[in-house]
Amino acid sequence: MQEKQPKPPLLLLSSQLSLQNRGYEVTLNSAFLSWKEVETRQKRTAANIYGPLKAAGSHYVPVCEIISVQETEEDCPSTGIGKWQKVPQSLAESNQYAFTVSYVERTQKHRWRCSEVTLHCTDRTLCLQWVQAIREQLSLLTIRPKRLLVYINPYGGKHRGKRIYEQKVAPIFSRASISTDVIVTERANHARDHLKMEADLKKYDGVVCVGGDGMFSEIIHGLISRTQCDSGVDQNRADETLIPCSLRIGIIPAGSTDCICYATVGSNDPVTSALHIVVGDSQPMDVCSIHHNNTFLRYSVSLLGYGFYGDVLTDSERKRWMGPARYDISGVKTFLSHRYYEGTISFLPADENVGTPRDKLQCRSGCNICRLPSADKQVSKDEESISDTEKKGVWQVIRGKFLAINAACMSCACPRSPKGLSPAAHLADGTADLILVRKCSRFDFLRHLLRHTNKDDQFDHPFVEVYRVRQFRFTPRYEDTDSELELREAEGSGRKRFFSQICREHPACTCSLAHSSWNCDGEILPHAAIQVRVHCQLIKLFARGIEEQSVFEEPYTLSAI
Ligand SMILES: Nc1ncnc2c1ncn2[C@@H]1O[C@H](COP(=O)(O)OP(=O)(O)OP(=O)(O)O)[C@@H](O)[C@H]1O
Ligand SMILES: CCCCCCCCCCCCC/C=C/[C@@H](O)[C@H](CO)NC(C)=O
Ligand SMILES: [Ca+2]
Repeated sequence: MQEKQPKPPLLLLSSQLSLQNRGYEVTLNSAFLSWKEVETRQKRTAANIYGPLKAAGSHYVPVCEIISVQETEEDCPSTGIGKWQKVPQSLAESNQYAFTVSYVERTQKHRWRCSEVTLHCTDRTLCLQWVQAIREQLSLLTIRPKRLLVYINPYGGKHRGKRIYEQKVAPIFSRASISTDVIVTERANHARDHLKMEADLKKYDGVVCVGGDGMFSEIIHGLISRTQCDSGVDQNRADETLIPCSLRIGIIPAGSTDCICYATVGSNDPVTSALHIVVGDSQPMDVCSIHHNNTFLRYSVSLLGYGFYGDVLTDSERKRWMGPARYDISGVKTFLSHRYYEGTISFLPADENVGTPRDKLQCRSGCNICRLPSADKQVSKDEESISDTEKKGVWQVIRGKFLAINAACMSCACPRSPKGLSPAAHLADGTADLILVRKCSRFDFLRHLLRHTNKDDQFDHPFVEVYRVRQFRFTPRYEDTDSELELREAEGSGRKRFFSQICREHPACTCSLAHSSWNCDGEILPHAAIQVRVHCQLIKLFARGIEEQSVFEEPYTLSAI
């Protein structure tokens, strides 16, 4: 059978316009806007005098990466961003009509910038024809959001959320004609509660949070709970199939770690994130639900860490005033304390078709593993939707003394750990990577931790095991008493605990406290015994996953067009 050829893009408009006093052949088709310089007769050399007009300096912008188009008035600011347009004198006379196209330009380290080109026309009708033709193409891009609900945490990271939004993001949204309702939060959980109980979600095409991982966590808790509540699904049932959220979520990074933004976009740059929202990207993401005795506790999308990362977080919460540096101070302190915890981990391994945590291949934009039909990935109480291997799935059990138990639903890449805690984990494959670091010497543990920050394989140690799982449970060796739980809860809210109080309750605990807390996406979860299940693609982000480097390096070539 003959393969179906893709339809060539439809030519919509083509004119000779001028740009910086030079003639350009400008073309708009259904896929690209392009402009290429046309050599003038004066510039021709004797060698090519009878040849065709040669095109040089070609530029191609995919229509889906155009942000806006505006008629440019002379001696007026060309855009809402405050740059003044200089029109050369000769052009001002012959080409006084112009329009400006703003579009996405890729720079290094996965950052996007808003670039613009101003093209001059000899008559106004032609100028308006161009503006209209480009706007018509943009209006066909129905995946772009038109109305957004924005929550700003003024206290995240270095307390710059409000300024970042006003100075870097709002001008881009307004240029792209996106209207917004902005709420500056007044307390922790303000955004979560508003989304869960008050917000009129039908009015919006997406929700945006300005802040860090903690703020993102508030947004997903609000949205997921609201979606389940509206559909009559009980979150307290650990075996319940959850309903995916329909609204996409945008993250404007303004936190301390910004791990979710970094791992889904490739950078923690507010302008890049704003542009991914404007072009209407969509990246599905897995979410873990965490239960304790059939009571719902929390959701997690990045790191769920017991032991080392739980203790780092508990200590760092008392140092919030230090800003992002708190994690480094608490990291060193926790490392020196070298506490280990005893318990049992049981887990349900994932099928082999989703790869393994030791794969060299990483989850990137358009990832094939994340695109596998979701019926193969989803664990559901409904037998029919469970794949054959899954039906045969056998729970495995591991007992021991652990310095750290980490579950990463995605790579957890962040500026501190550019490849992440589990570099081969996938954003949307319905699995998490379970990393067990057994008790070892301080020196060995340091070697393992340092590998989070470089290219070496952090799993290549005899005291580290890693499994790709769909569900897991952890039971600490010593039962959690209500009073100890209360103490850890108090710690989570910033009150100090007394070492002696804990150890009196645990005579068997000779060298350290019996329990750690879970670090759940940067929030403290005081319960030690938990049940975790990955829900495949429960939420969607305004992102596209990390683009392959080649997209940045190679400009669009003619063959691609
Ligand atoms: N107005 C507010 N006052 C106090 N706390 C708030 C407010 N709004 C949100 N929060 C809480 O602040 C906490 C931290 O916020 P955020 O995640 O934005 O920054 P961060 O902790 O510095 O960064 P990261 O989570 O990336 O490490 C969140 O748990 C959130 O619930
Ligand atoms: C003594 C040397 C210690 C070096 C350790 C460096 C490793 C850094 C790896 C950080 C990975 C963080 C994963 C992301 C977790 C987020 O969910 C959370 C909330 O923002 N952040 C933290 C730090 O818990
Ligand atoms: Ca995953």
